This record gives sequence, C-alpha cells and structure tokens, in this order.
Amino acid sequence: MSILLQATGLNKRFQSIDALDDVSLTVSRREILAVVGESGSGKSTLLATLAGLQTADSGRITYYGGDRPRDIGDMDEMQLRRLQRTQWGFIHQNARAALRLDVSAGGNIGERLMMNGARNYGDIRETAARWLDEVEIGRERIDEMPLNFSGGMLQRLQIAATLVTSPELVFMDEPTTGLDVSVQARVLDLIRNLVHKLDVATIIVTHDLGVARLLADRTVVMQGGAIVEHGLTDQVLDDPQHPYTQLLVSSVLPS
Ligand SMILES: Nc1ncnc2c1ncn2[C@@H]1O[C@H](COP(=O)(O)OP(=O)(O)OP(=O)(O)O)[C@@H](O)[C@H]1O
Repeated sequence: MSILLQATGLNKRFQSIDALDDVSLTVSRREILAVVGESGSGKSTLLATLAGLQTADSGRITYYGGDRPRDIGDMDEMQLRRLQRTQWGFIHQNARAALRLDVSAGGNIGERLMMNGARNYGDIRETAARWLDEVEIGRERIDEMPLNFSGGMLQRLQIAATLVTSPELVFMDEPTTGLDVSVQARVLDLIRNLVHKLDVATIIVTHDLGVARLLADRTVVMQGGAIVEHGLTDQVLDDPQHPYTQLLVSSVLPS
C-alpha cells in the first residue's frame, strides 16, 4: 500500500507539557490507523496537527494524495482550507457543534457538495437523500432541522456530511464517545462499513481499545506525547510489548 500521509518528528509544547514528543507516523491509502492512549497522552493534539487545525512547533507533514506530494507546512491558509474541504474530512466527537442545527439535514449534506463545486439542485438533493438512507436516517427526514435529532442520528448525519464527497483521508476524534453504549455499536458498524466501501484512509483517535480492535488495521499507542508502540492492531492488543500498552490492555480488556 502506498503512503498517503507521513508525519516526521512532530513536536508541540504547551508551557511545560510535551503534548507531542518527536512523533512520526505514516498512513497508507485505504488504511485505518487508530491512535490510542489515556486522557492527556496527546491524541487530540496529534490529530488536530495532522489535520492542519493547529501547527506543530517543529516537524513535517507530507500529504501524498491529490496530483503531487505537498508539505502541509508550506501551504497558505487558502490551500489548506481547500484541501480540508475537498480531499480530507474531519469527524468530531461533538456532532452538535460540528453541524449546522438551523439548516435541514439535507442542507448539511448538500453544503459540503456545493463547497466542492456541485451546482445542480436536483442532483444535490438526490445525493443527500441517498446518503440519508445510507446512514439510516432515512430520506423522508431530508427537510427536517437536526435540532431534535438524537445523539446517534446527529453523529450519523455528520458522517454523511463528511463522506458524501468521498474524501481520500478522514480524521475522526472519538466519534462514538459520549453516545449511549447501545448507540455506539451501531455508529461504529456504520463507520466500518462506509470506510471500507469508500476505500477512505482513516486516522481515528480513541481511548477505547475495543474501537481500535473493531476498526483499525494498525494502532499506535501514545503516552506523554510520544508513540511508545505501534504495529498491526491485533499484534499490539494481543501481544503488547511496551509496559504502558500492557497496562492499558490489562486494565481495559478483560483477559
Ligand atoms: N491548548 C492547550 N493549552 C495548554 N495545554 C494543552 C492544550 N491542548 C492540550 N494541552 C495539554 O497537552 C496534553 C495532551 O492533550 P491532548 O488533548 O492532546 O490529549 P488527549 O490524549 O487527546 O486527551 P483527551 O482524551 O483527554 O482529549 C495534555 O496534558 C493537555 O493538558
């Protein structure tokens, strides 16, 4: 598999805290990479940095998608925004904050299509309807404001609104955290089916090793801003080598 995104030597310091400590990783095309670790280990900082939402103090991020390799640090604001809305997607933990609640469900999906150049109203509406079916909200709710949608429905709408343009790379920050346990499984199942169907590379941050096991081809483990272990997910979770990973696995997964 060819590399889609490569990060080398990322560092980020907040006052005296090393949120990122010499982090290097790669994500290949169509690969699902999980970033796991305890609260405060640097997962969200890493994801936001990789996605160009915040800058590292040092290090380099190269994106090999599109027509030529580009360093994120060399892009101006407009180029980065364009990349983020065309070839990338970001699924936030808090769907309520990520969506526009005063715009219809169909409008939330259609907006992303229009940002990518779609102009034909009939086509946009039909694509939005298809995606509402795809994420099991149902096309009959296309004109409904998502204000009264449940947490699970909001997350499924955010997923539709992100994946509708078939991005090459999607960043997910704890996409099922905060949802009822019974709802989490359904959303995870949906994510798994869609990313495989669309062949989209995914970097997913989670504190839940079960999520990594279900979704990810490879997993990296973070502690104190550094990657302490990485490998195939089954390998990392079934035969952890680093004491911190062993602790994580033994305290979270029943043996
Ligand atoms: N804007 C900021 N200002 C100061 N410190 C920050 C900031 N953002 C993150 N940090 C610190 O950097 C470290 C890593 O935080 P980060 O949120 O990336 O960890 P995390 O693994 O995602 O944790 P969580 O799962 O709780 O979000 C923490 O010690 C955090 O307090």
